Amino acid sequence: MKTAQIGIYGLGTMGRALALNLAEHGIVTAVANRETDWIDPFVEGASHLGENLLPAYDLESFVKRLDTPRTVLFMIPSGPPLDVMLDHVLPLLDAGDMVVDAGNADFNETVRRSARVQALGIDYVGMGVSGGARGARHGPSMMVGGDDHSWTRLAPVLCPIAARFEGDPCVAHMGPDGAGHFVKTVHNGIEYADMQMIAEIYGLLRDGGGWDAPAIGQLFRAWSGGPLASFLVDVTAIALAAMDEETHQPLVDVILDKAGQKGTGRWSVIEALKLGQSASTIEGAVGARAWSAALDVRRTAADVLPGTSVVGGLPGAHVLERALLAGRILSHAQGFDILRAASQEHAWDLDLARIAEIWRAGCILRSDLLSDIAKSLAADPPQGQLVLAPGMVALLDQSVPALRQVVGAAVQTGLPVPALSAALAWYDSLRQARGNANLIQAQRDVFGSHGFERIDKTGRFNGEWG
Ligand SMILES: NC(=O)C1=CN([C@@H]2O[C@H](COP(=O)(O)OP(=O)(O)OC[C@H]3O[C@@H](n4cnc5c(N)ncnc54)[C@H](OP(=O)(O)O)[C@@H]3O)[C@@H](O)[C@H]2O)C=CC1
Ligand SMILES: O=C(CO)[C@H](O)[C@H](O)COP(=O)(O)O
Repeated sequence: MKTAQIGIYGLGTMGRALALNLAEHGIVTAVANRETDWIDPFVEGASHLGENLLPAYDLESFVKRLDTPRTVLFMIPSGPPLDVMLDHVLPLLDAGDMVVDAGNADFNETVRRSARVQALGIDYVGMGVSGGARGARHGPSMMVGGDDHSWTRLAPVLCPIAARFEGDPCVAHMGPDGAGHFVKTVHNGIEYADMQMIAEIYGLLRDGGGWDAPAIGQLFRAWSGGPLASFLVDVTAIALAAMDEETHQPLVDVILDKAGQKGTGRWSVIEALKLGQSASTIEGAVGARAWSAALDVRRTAADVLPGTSVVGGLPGAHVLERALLAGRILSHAQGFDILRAASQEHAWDLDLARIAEIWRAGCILRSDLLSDIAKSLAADPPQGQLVLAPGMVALLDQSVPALRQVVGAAVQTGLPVPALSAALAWYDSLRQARGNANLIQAQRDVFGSHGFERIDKTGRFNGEWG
C-alpha cells in the first residue's frame, strides 16, 4: 500500500490548500476530515495532484497510511476541537511520531498540549501559518515552534512549500513549544492594527471627505505602488473596487459594519499586558472590532450623543498616505517589542530580524516596509527598539508630521481613529525624556505610601504629604 510522508487532518479552507501545495511539490499526503463527504470530491477535484493525495475516511486508516515515524498535521480550529482530536489520535501513535498543530492557537494552550503529547514520547509542534488560502496553496509564511529535532524533521517538508523572498524560504524555527504560535499571534495582532488603520483612513475619506468607495479604492491602488506597498493595501483596493451584483452598489457599502474576530488580536493584547508592554495600536484595533459589534448601542448613541462638528478640512491624499506609513511603522514596532519581551520572559532567543525576513513574502503582513524592518533589526537597533533604528527614525521623521495632522483633523471632525491616535500617543510618550509619571508616583505615595525614586539621589523615598 502506498504510504504518505505527512497526513493533514482538516480539509477546510486552509487544510485543502496546504494539502494541494504539498502534493504539487511531490510530497505524498494523506488527507482526512471530520465530515467524510468532502474527501472524495476534494481528491477528485485535485486532478493530477490527486495522485499524491491519499484519502482516508477514519482516523485509524489515516494513521496507517503514514510513513513511520508518522507526522500528523491538524488544520482545524484550536481549543476544544483540537483537544478532542488529540484524545482520539494519540492512542494510535507511537513514541517518535509527531503531531503538528498548524491552526491559530493560544500559545499557553500549545505549551500545555506540548507537555501532554511529549510525555508520551511524541513530538509536538505548534506552527503558525500565514497567507490565507492563497498563501497556503502557493506558498505561505510559516513560524515553527518545537524542539530542534522536530524542526530538523519538518524542514525538508516545509521549505519546498513555503513562499520565497528572493529565493529565501519564508519558514523558520522560532523556538521551543509555544514560540511558533506566539509569533503567529503577534503577527495577527500587527495585522489587526494595520487593517484598522487602513479602515480609519477609509472612514476619514468617506465620512470626512465624501469620497465614494471606488474613488477610495483607486487611491489605495495608487498607494500600492509607493511606500505603503503591501498585501493589505492591495486587498483594500480589491475590496473597495468590487460591485454588488444585486444592488449594483459598491459591495463594501452593503456590508454590515460589524467586524468578527477569532482571538489572535485579543491574545496579543493580553500577552502584551502580561509582559508589562504596551500594544496600544493593537488594542485600538481589537477594541474597534468589539465596538463595531455593539451595533444596537451605536445606533442608539448616534441619535442620542451630541454630535460631530466638522471643523476644517481633511488633509490631502499624500498626507493620509504618510500618516498611514507612520502608523504602520509604529504598530510593527509595538509588535516586535512584544516579541522581544516574550523572548526574554520565556528564554526563547527569538531572532527578530529572521521573523521580519520570513514575513516578507507569503504572509498577510508582507510589505515593502518589512524589508526595511528586517534590515533595521539585523543591525541591532539601540536598546533593541525598532523605532530607534536609524532607518526607522528617518522614515518617522518624514511621516509623523502627517500622522499628527491626520489625527488632529480626525479629532476636530469627531471621526474615530483609535489605532492611528494610539500610535501617535505612543510615539509622543517615547519622545518624552521627562514624562508625567512623577505625578503618578506622587499620587501613589500620597494614598498608599508606595514610595518613589528621586532625580537627585538614589534610593527609595516617601513624601511628607500633609
Ligand atoms: N482562514 C485563514 O485565513 C487562516 C486560518 N488559520 C487557522 O487554520 C485553522 C483552520 O481554519 P480554516 O481552514 O480557515 O477553517 P474552515 O472553517 O475552513 O475549516 C475548518 C476545518 O476544521 C474541521 N473541524 C471543525 N471543527 C472540528 C472538530 N470539532 N473536530 C474535528 N474537525 C473539526 C472542519 O471539518 P468539517 O469539514 O467536518 O466541518 C474543517 O475541516 C484554524 O485554526 C484557523 O485559525 C490560520 C491561518 C489563516
Ligand atoms: O490567521 C489569519 C490570518 O493571518 C486568519 O485569517 C485569522 O482568521 C484572522 O483573524 P480574525 O479571524 O480574528 O480576523
